[in-house]
Amino acid sequence: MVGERNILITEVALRDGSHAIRHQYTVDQVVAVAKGLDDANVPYIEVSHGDGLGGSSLQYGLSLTNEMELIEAAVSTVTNAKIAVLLLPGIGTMKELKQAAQLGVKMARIATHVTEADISAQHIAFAKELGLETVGFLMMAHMVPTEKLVEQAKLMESYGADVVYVVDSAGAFLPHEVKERIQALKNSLSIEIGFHGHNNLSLAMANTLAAIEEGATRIDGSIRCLGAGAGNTQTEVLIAVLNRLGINTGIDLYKIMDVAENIVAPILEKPQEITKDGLILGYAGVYSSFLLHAQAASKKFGIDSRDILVELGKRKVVGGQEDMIIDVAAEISKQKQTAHT
Ligand SMILES: CC[C@H](O)CC(=O)C(=O)O
Ligand SMILES: [Mn+2]
Repeated sequence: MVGERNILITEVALRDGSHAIRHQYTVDQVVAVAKGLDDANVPYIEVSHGDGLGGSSLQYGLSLTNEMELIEAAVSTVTNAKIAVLLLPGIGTMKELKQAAQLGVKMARIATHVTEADISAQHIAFAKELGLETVGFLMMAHMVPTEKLVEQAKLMESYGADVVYVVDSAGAFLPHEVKERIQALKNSLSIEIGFHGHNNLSLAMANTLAAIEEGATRIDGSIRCLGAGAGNTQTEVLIAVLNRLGINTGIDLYKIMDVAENIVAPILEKPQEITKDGLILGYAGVYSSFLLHAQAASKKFGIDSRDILVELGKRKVVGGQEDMIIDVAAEISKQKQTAHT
């Protein structure tokens, strides 16, 4: 590594990217990606089911491989990188967090809906007790005004979080909105601030740069964009852009480009792109991980997935309400049938 890192990147293709491949990672794939990222000097690599520890279920999608096997494989592959896990209280449990720590995980990211930071208190405290670097991850941050976000971030700080992230789960933020939020958090908190973007409105890079400009020092990226919805801020592109800006991530650009091209691209079922559904997620402010479920429901009920996603946006559904997707699809289908009789 050359010099001090200005920004610490957490690579999420082996966690958020799991949504995009319906949680079908194999041990060999995880080993190959983790090795490539470690060689490129990526500091943090997140490995878990897309919905975090314990996410493998009928509701969220069954994993092909037990996530503990994937975590163990990643930990034993890397030499310098730290392996991180995501945990949503209520989906994952302290037991799984402890198991992950025993396997050698070094960072825990405790994720809650942006208005529910209070449910993270015990999990943040427990992660700290386990000796883990601990991140509070405020999802669907676009749904609340800045003051509310600051209030919730302060709660996470008071529970002991080392970092708090603004998470644009729906890829709905515009750059000036990100700026306002990061600026307010910088003024109110003493811990580091992070940003996790989604590309549904093609703004993940712009939003990430806006966050960095306002002082965010922890940034998520996903190689080849691999993530829920239209995916995340593309790591290898971000490294190139930050190099041009003279911001040091410590990551080797050519090596990470090669991982993207030679290791991650062949894993993709199809290239990560902004489809009409991805675009609607950002436009309507719906959780990015709802995309594949909405597409499945659209096929099952023979209706347009955009109708489902727009209705979910109107109802302000949040993570954990995946069962609403089927309910909404069934309702729309019934309304359509009634209209035709
Ligand atoms: C369901 C967990 C979710 O995918 C976490 C995340 O990355 C986000 O909210 O963007
Ligand atoms: Mn995400």
